[in-house]
Amino acid sequence: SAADKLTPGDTRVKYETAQIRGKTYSYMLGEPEGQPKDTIVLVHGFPDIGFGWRCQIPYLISLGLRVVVPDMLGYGGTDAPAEIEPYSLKSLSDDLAELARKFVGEDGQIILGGHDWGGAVVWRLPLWHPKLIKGVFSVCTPFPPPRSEYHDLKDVIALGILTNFKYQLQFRGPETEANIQGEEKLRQFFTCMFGGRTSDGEPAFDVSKGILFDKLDSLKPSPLLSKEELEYYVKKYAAHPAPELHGPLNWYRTAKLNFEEDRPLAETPTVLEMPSLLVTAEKDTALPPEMARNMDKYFKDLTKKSVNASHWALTQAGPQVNEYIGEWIKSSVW
Ligand SMILES: O=C(NCCCc1ccccc1)N[C@H]1CC[C@H](OCc2c(F)cccc2F)CC1
Repeated sequence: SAADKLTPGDTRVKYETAQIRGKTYSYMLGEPEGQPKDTIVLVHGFPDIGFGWRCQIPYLISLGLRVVVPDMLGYGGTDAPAEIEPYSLKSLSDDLAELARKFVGEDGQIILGGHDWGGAVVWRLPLWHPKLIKGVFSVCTPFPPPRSEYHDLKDVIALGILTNFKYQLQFRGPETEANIQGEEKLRQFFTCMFGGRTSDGEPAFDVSKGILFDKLDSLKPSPLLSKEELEYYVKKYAAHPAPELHGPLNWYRTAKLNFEEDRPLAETPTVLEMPSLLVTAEKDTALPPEMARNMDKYFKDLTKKSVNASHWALTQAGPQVNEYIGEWIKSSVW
């Protein structure tokens, strides 16, 4: 049932690794009874791991899908190169295309889903590998149209635009990975990012400020993570050498690279032909639903839904998210 979710180390999925374009990727593999109807690849965001899709995996297997859920570059059991280039949206798309083809072959297709930064990846991958994608969906993240001019985020925010992205100026800088090292700080970091508050109800993360590091050691547990789930996240991140967040935060250092790689895409009108689904989260402070208001012109077949949840909609509104994905697969993809 949709309310069913994977537990840490759950034996309903296999834990595999693959060599992908010179990097070791670790992924969960869920196989349905009998011949899979399709293969679906799920792409997590920041700060997450494949386990972030725990509420969706059992449900998608029950639809007869083979489910492939990688720890993305920099995360969990996957390599975390120190340089920035491997984290560009095009490089990540090429990694995922190679991983997908291990299951569906050179001429096969996958259904592709992403959340958060994974949503930014899934909106670019079909532009680089259109034949591979049978259907694509994103939870929270709208389609970022390729731009023909580069504007640094700092300048955009100084104009009072995209102030909901201001935390990214902190994340792309040195202080976050410098301040969050070791298991105890990682524990406080996840509690903070997953909505934990101090005893007087104050959050320690605000999209228009960033992480308030001095509040981290006075947070109460986040209602969104059980103790076991929190410890699983901590152990997965602690497996990387300090600074454990360097790889994950490199995703925030790729804006110029992504702009350069997007250039050829910006020269021609971009239209995604395959069935597409966007599920927005009404209380997502980083990615509010209105960011998707101009999206339709880039799609031939776009379905838009919304859930009453925070950024962590995959777990907070698991059954509703699953219903929208299932409905969309049955009506638009199949
Ligand atoms: O930073 C992210 N997640 C961490 C914060 C999670 C959180 C939010 C709220 C409360 C607690 C925790 N996500 C990124 C994902 C990629 C996005 O950039 C690409 C992009 C554009 F630049 C413009 C338009 C759409 C578009 F997708 C920028 C946000």
